[in-house]
Amino acid sequence: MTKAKALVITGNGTNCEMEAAHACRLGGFDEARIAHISELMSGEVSLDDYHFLNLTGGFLDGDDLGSAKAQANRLRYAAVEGKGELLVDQISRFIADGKLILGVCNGFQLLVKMGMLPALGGDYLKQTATLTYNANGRFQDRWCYLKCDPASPSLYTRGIEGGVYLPVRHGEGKFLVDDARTLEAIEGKHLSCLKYSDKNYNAPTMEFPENPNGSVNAIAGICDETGRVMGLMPHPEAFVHRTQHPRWTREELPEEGEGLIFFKNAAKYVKENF
Ligand SMILES: NC(=O)CC[C@H](N)C(=O)O
Repeated sequence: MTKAKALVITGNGTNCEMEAAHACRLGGFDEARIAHISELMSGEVSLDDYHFLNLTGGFLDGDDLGSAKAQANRLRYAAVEGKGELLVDQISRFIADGKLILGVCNGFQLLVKMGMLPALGGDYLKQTATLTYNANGRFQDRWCYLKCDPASPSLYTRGIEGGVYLPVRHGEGKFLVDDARTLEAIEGKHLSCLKYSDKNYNAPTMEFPENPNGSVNAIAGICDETGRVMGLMPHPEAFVHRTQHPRWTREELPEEGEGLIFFKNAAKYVKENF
């Protein structure tokens, strides 16, 4: 059987690469390699050798120009040394080959600003949405209830009943789209797989603090039409064990944290399809 291989990109200000790699291994990946972005640009590491690309959280380029904006340009226009191709060509090939990309927080901001999400009609290089300053203008560090759309094509959220409880920590998490048609398409195709909600996962909410940033339609995470590319502001890699839960000393909780399902689903998909 193929070895399931995950790649986690670091450098220029990411800060969740260790947790992401750990979550990949716990979720069932045989290998989780942390690579500096310069290793991709120099051609030392190639996306072609991996199945699952993790774009993690952090403060890429110090959030200058807006979170992940500088890295989005870097990834779109940087060449791979000696290979006669752009890094973005490797990324496009990665998607065309049926592989998986998960962007968390700063990684979600990066995917959206590159145009890789929502990628309506399969156009992965056209930006139609953004993530900007939280509605109340403050950095938010709190736990959120996320209602899951069972009709979403996202492979990462398969099997989630109701929703998941995960932490957010961001200053620029407010999801916005360029026009009403984009939002209509996102909702119509069930790409908005996770929404901030009340604690019983009854309904999406625009109320603070349940919705920490004022995202349009309470959107916390979206996927592309294939369900293989997904981004979300909350951090699934930060809740893979019960001791990471804020009330673990006072509540009876299962051993496994609720965020691990994202990585288990990814590993399962890779093992079944490669
Ligand atoms: N945790 C993160 O990845 C934060 C992303 C970004 N720096 C923000 O504050 O919005």
